Amino acid sequence: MNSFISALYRLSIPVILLTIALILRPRVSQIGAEPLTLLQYLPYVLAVISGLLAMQFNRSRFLLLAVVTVAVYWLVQTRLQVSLDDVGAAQVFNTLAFGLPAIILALVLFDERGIFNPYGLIYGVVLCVLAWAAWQYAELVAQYVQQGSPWFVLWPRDGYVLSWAATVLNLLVAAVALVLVFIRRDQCEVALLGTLVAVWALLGWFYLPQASIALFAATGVLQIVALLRASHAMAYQDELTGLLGRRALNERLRGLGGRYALAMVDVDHFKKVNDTHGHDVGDDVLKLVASQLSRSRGGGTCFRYGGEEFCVLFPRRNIEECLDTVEHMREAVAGYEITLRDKSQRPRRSVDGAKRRSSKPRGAVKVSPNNLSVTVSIGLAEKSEELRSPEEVIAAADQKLYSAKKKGRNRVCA
Ligand SMILES: Nc1nc2c(ncn2[C@@H]2O[C@H](COP(=O)(O)OP(=O)(O)OP(=O)(O)O)[C@@H](O)[C@H]2O)c(=O)[nH]1
Repeated sequence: MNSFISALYRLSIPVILLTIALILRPRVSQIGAEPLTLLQYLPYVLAVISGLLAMQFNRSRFLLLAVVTVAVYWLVQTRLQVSLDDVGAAQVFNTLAFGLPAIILALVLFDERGIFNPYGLIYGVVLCVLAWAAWQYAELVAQYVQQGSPWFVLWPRDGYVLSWAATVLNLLVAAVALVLVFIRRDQCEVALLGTLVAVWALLGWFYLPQASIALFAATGVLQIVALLRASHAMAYQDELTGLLGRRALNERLRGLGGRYALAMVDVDHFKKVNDTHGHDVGDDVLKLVASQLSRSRGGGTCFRYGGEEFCVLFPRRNIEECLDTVEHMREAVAGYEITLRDKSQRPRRSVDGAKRRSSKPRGAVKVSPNNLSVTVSIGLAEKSEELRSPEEVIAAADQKLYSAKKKGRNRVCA
């Protein structure tokens, strides 16, 4: 899936969950005292589930987010059930108003490095320091309010409780998290953004009855869904290229009833790329090949088969119907140049880059001082009377790939 569309899809999950929470909120008050008491425990239960899953998958940011969510919910339930005219309640309110965005920003910026190592501890300590700083800052805020600063007063306008200063901070952190949702493929940014927006909404419209139960239940579900999606991605997606991996291919093939064609794609002389330019450049080349293969329109789904080998699956197609697409893929890879290190050599306009690429002769690995391009060999096979099982089709495509290599590489054999 295109990465922009997949980011929009990821974003749709918190939007749907928070909308449902806000729609269901008025009903929470109607459900009677006893069930309501039980329902108050729901956000705790969800946070415990999310924390346990995070530990199981060794995801420190998710675990810390679950702990922070529980702490915020507990504070709301135990310290903020009184008027904000109370000095103690106002300080807790402002601690949450400034502390939560600061903590979410830190979690957004942290790299995921697992839980059971020094980083897990350092991250935890950083969050504690931020919470303590927010508590101290809330005392300062009380002084600013006494001095009449319009930026820090609560109820800056009718119906909206959060001060403008806290609103701006929330807005900035939400903007950073939103940008990272589009840049990174991780699910955690979406959970962080959703939690930030939920607490922002809660504090902003603080006197809406039962908003905390509804919104915190929604963030609990959001965190669990994001964790499950992250673990699904770990199992099915190749981390380097973002393509689906071999396990996903095998499942897709088993589910295909009718005809299909399959292309095995292998980067030519890839060992030479690694040996000459290093493993990091080799990784960049694999990412580039993956993006060129998956960009091609023609009904194929691209998988990373392993190492420098990819597989493109064309459901409901035969070899003839996908030959042009596969040829296009080969040309797209061969026509693309990676610029190495010296960025001053990059063409200024994309038109110049395209011109430079189209004037380049075809062949295998080409290296100029600053540019590198690679080619791929492709073997094509289709399901038929003779090739019934997926294993047989893959073996036949592999055989054709071998022929393409033997015939000089940078070609398609079917
Ligand atoms: N950078 C990088 N290299 C990888 C990865 N996976 C496999 N490789 C390397 O890919 C190379 C594959 O080389 P070979 O199988 O000898 O084939 P080749 O050099 O591509 O030559 P031909 O296939 O005959 O054209 C090996 O050097 C592997 O170490 C990876 O994820 N990243």
